[in-house]
Amino acid sequence: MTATALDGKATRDEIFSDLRGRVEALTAAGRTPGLGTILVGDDPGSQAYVRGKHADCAKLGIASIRRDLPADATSADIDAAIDDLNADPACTGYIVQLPLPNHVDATAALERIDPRKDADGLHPVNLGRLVLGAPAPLPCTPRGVIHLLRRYDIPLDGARVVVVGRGVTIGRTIGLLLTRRSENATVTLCHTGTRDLAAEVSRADIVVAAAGSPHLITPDMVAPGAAVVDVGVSRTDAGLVGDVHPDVWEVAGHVSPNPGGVGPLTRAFLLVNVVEQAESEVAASAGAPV
Ligand SMILES: Nc1nc2c(c(=O)[nH]1)N[C@@H](CN(C=O)c1ccc(C(=O)N[C@@H](CCC(=O)O)C(=O)O)cc1)CN2
Repeated sequence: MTATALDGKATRDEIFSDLRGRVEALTAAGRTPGLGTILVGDDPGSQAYVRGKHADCAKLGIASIRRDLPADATSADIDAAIDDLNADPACTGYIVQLPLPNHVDATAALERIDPRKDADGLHPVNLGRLVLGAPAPLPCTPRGVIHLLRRYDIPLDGARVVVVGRGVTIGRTIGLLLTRRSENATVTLCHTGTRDLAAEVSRADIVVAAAGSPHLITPDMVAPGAAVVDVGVSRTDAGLVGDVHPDVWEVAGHVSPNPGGVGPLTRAFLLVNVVEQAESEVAASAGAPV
């Protein structure tokens, strides 16, 4: 058996063709959406991700605002860039590219973002709103994973989902989304303290691997026919390596390739969040309920 690929690029293209018309409508209404990024340092991965986000903006007619700071930028420098984007009317929403250098308090940086401009959905106010079930921008990678599973008709209602990894951009947040009534999945969050990872993963209908540990998920762990979403990325001498061993394709029913699976959707949903924010501002200024 060879698994069906969960094709993130084709799914991204569908999302972009929908966004194109929405951006045109916003521009016609005098409200061109704008994405801002704050990048600190010269990590090649982060630089490539930020470049990709601005290339996407150019394709869709979304305005781009970049603030690139050196690796030795102080917290005060980063605060100034955040304050600048909070005040910039051309910037609908923005992100602080993670990870930040070790000398910077990433939580303090995320807390300083105006929650109305939090395109990543990672501000504590927005995470709190998500817990409460109130409208909020949703974190991009979890949103992309759920969209991808739905596009391939993988049932979520009642599904046993095992998430591996507890990072803020996916592991900690995807459970909040998957356990909403609209998704109704049962989620187990595994991490380096999990006693028997193989036993947990083998019970899953859906595995979301987001540990950043090359080939952590091996075929013996995966139930035949399960859907396996490979989110983790490690840069090795052999190039980019995901969390899922290639032999998993022989056991699973669906697998997201890596690259070409979730990554393109992380980028796409960032722009969806920005466009949704611009649309809700237009609706609010027209007096409609948002
Ligand atoms: N503020 C944030 N920082 C980070 C996030 C995030 O969502 N918000 N996520 C990751 C990095 N990331 C976006 O920022 C990201 C990762 C991967 C991709 C992507 O398209 N990957 C491609 C392969 C790209 C390559 O060849 O290098 C793929 O999977 O096909 C986009 C965005 C951490 N930081």
